[in-house]
Amino acid sequence: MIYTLTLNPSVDYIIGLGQVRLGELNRTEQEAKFPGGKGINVSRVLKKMGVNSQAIGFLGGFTGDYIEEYLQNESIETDFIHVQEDTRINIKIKANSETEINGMGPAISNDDLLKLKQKINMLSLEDLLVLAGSIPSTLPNTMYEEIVKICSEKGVSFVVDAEGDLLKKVLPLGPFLIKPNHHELGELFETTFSTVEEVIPFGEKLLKMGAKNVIVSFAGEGAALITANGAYLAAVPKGEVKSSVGAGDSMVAGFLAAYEKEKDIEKAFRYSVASGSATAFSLGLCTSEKVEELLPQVSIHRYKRGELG
Ligand SMILES: Nc1ncnc2c1ncn2[C@@H]1O[C@H](COP(=O)(O)OP(=O)(O)O)[C@@H](O)[C@H]1O
Ligand SMILES: O=P(O)(O)OC[C@H]1O[C@](O)(COP(=O)(O)O)[C@@H](O)[C@@H]1O
Repeated sequence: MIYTLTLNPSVDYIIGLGQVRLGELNRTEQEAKFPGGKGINVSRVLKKMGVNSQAIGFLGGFTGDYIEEYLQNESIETDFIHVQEDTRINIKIKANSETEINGMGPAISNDDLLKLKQKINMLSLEDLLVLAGSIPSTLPNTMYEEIVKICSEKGVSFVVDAEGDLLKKVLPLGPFLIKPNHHELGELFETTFSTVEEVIPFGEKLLKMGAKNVIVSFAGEGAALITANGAYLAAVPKGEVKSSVGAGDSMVAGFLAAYEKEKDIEKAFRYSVASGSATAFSLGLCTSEKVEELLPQVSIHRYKRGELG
C-alpha cells in the first residue's frame, strides 16, 4: 500500500487577476479552492490513475474538515490525526506571473506527534511512504529524519519531496525517489542552472549521497531523471499553463503509478512528465485522460556523458 504523509496540508486558494497592485485594493477575476499539500496532491493524482493510497498527516479546524470531506468524496482513504488549530490556507496569485504565499501551519502537540509515529510504526515491508512538503513551524526540522529512520528499520521504501535540510538529512537512508525542482537543487548546492543538462552532475551527487532515483524538474524547460543505470532527459509538452500548483506533486504520483504497474523506469519518467504538464495545463490537478493525451508529446532520450560539451 502507498501512504502519503502531509505534515502540513493546506486549502489552496487560487486567484486570478490581471495585475497585482501592492498597497491598493485588488479584485479577483477568477478564483478556485482545492485541498492541497504535497502528499494530498500525490494521493489525489494516484487515485485518478487508478492507484489507491492512504493519505495521513495532521488536519485541524474548518479547513481540515473541508479537506477530509473532499478526499472522502473522491474515495481516497484517509487516516489523519486531528489537531486543535486550523489547517493553513495557501494563497496562489496568478497575475502576469505566479506568486505563492504559503502559511506556516498549525501547532502540533507532542501527543499528536506520538500518534503519528505509532502510525508509521505499523507500516510493513510491502508499503511505500511518500513524505512531501514542508513541516508546520512548531515541529523540529529533524521530523523527516525521525520518520524515515522508522521506515528504514522496518524495510519500508520511501519517497521524499521536500526542500533544503529536510531533504539532505534523509539521503543517507536511501529514498527510492526524490524530486527537487531546479531552484531547490540549486539551493542545495548553492548554484543556479540555466539548462536542464546542467543538473545531471548534481543529480549524480545526490545518488552518491544515497538517493536511488532523482527527478529534477525544470518547469517548461524539461526534466531529468538520474539513476544508477544512467540519466534521461525529457522535453516537456507545449501548452498554455493554467496553474502550475501541484505540477511537481503530479510528477511524483505519475512516476509511482506507472512504476507500480510496469516497473519500467523510463516509462515511469514519461508518465511523470506528462502528469506534471497535464496539471500545469489545468486549473486544479490533471485527469488521466489529459495525461494520456500528452504522453506522445513527451520525448525522452538517454543522456550520454560528454553531451554537455
Ligand atoms: N510551462 C510549462 N510547460 C509545460 N509543462 C510544465 C510547465 N511548467 C511546469 N510544467 C510541468 O510540471 C512539471 C513540474 O514543474 P516544476 O515547476 O518544475 O515543479 P514544481 O511544481 O515542483 O516547482 C514539469 O516537469 C513539467 O512537466
Ligand atoms: O508544504 P509546502 O512546501 O508549503 O508546499 C505546499 C504547497 O505545495 C503544493 O502541494 C503544490 O506543490 P507543487 O506545485 O510543488 O506540486 C500546494 O498544494 C501547497 O499549497
